[in-house]
Amino acid sequence: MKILNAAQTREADAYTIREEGISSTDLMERAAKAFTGWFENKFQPGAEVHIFCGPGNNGGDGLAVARLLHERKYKVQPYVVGDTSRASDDFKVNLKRLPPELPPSHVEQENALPELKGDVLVVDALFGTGLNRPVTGLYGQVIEKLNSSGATITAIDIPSGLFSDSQTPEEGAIIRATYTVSFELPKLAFLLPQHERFVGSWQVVPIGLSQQFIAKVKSNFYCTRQEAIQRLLKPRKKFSHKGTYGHALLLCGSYGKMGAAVLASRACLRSGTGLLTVQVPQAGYPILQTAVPEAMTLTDKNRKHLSELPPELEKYSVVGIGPGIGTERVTKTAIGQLLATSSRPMVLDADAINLIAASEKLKGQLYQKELIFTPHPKEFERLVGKVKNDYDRLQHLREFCMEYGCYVVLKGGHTAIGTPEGKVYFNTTGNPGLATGGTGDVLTGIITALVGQHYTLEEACRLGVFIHGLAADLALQTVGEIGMTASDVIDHLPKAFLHLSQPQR
Ligand SMILES: NC(=O)C1=CN([C@@H]2O[C@H](COP(=O)(O)OP(=O)(O)OC[C@H]3O[C@@H](n4cnc5c(N)ncnc54)[C@H](OP(=O)(O)O)[C@@H]3O)[C@@H](O)[C@H]2O)[C@@H](O)CC1
Ligand SMILES: Nc1ncnc2c1ncn2[C@@H]1O[C@H](COP(=O)(O)OP(=O)(O)O)[C@@H](O)[C@H]1O
Ligand SMILES: [K+]
Repeated sequence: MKILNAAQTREADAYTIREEGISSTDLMERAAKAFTGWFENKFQPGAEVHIFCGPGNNGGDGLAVARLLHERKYKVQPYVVGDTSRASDDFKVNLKRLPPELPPSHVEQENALPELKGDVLVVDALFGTGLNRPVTGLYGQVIEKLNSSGATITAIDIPSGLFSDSQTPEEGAIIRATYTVSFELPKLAFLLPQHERFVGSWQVVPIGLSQQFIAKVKSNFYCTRQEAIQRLLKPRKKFSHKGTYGHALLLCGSYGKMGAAVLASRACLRSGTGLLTVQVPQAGYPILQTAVPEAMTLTDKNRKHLSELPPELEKYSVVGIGPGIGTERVTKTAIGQLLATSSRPMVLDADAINLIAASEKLKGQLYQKELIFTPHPKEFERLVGKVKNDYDRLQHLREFCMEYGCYVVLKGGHTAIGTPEGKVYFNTTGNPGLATGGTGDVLTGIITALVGQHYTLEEACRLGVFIHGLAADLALQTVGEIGMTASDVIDHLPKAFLHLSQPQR
């Protein structure tokens, strides 16, 4: 699913109106109906709903929603905020359509606002994608008052005051919504952690914007949908054998962190690898052989840390390195040798990333290779330097991927996958149960297995991140978020692959 910026969203509205012969008022009615449908599923009729409308089409949506919710027996009070003498045409149409028994309150100064109790519902229709400067003055005061009321706020299209695709200036007031119901496509702002407290839980409802326009408009940002991932999944062939599905090599673990090697190995095996060899420091031999009998285990000459590469590196189809390896000098040397000698695709995680980040020499060895990095935000900052905010982080992500021609899986609540072309795919599965040690090691195992099975690097990243989150979502049903461990995620990988390979009802 493509993510459009504010200007493109306005163009999509205008194109739909022009090419599909629908009036802008009718498109607004569709939007209002879609919002109302969501609202009815969430809140019971009879509830007290205060709807705050600004001067543009977002306010127009609010007025149409007021009428529709009134018809559906909610106790509605619409408010028209500020000077609406230059209000948009569709705002005016919808103001006129309010029935006589639903007169709007005009709010021209802050003290005209009623004291709202915490148990009422608020609909925020002050500003949408037409916001063109930070919100201050009367609108800012109204936003602050609504935020401090304790009411449950549902934002139409986007929380008012939040810029949809760039950093909102400090001085601007922003609605802190519990729910945001947006039209047709998610906004970039929703996917960034810094906006969680404004956006709350978000949902997209379709309003029939032109798919033709959406298909041809250019964007660097995408949200991954399950249908797209299902198309990537390759069924196993009847006469295939273990050689068909790659021989993965994992270089993981150190004294005290052998669990990372076990987790990555088990996840790799649960993600369909044909064969798996794991090289661990000597101290890890009995652990690996006992915990993961399906894997072949090689031992390093060093007892506690990785210090060398296995022989015949080229016989492996992919190398995954990093989980639990530590940052010893001998390990850094081994990574240098790996980058210098292996022509195989590599998945680099955790301390492999930290070691590379700290060495200009190793960074110089990253060019013209098939590489996937899987950093969490701290590891990413070690690679690229301190970032100013979430938009700056995305810009660094794109630049790093384009510079080195590599893929970066920037992990988080909506993991962002950067590609060498400068595209970014946001993942949509997963839950906070994943915020626990070892789940990143699991992801490394999954992606390594997929690359070994000849998925392209881009496919392996997108499918791997999606299935990792899906396994956690399935685990949710039995273990919940708080009790979830990395092992639970591994245990639910088979179900997640099954779920993806079956047609959805
Ligand atoms: N037919 C369609 O297109 C559809 C559109 N839809 C809906 O329309 C929304 C977009 O509507 P929109 O483009 O009218 O912009 P909107 O966000 O309401 O605000 C613009 C107004 O605000 C003003 N203003 C801006 N910033 C300000 C500030 N900081 N402080 C104070 N004022 C400020 C600006 O005035 P000015 O810049 O002239 O001062 C102007 O009057 C979209 O999010 C969706 O909800 C859906 O119904 C689907 C069909
Ligand atoms: N709040 C969250 N919602 C969804 N996924 C999350 C959340 N927090 C963490 N994750 C996921 O959990 C994994 C954590 O990886 P990482 O930080 O490397 O853990 P570790 O190093 O302990 O294995 C990543 O895949 C990340 O996307
Ligand atoms: K809004």
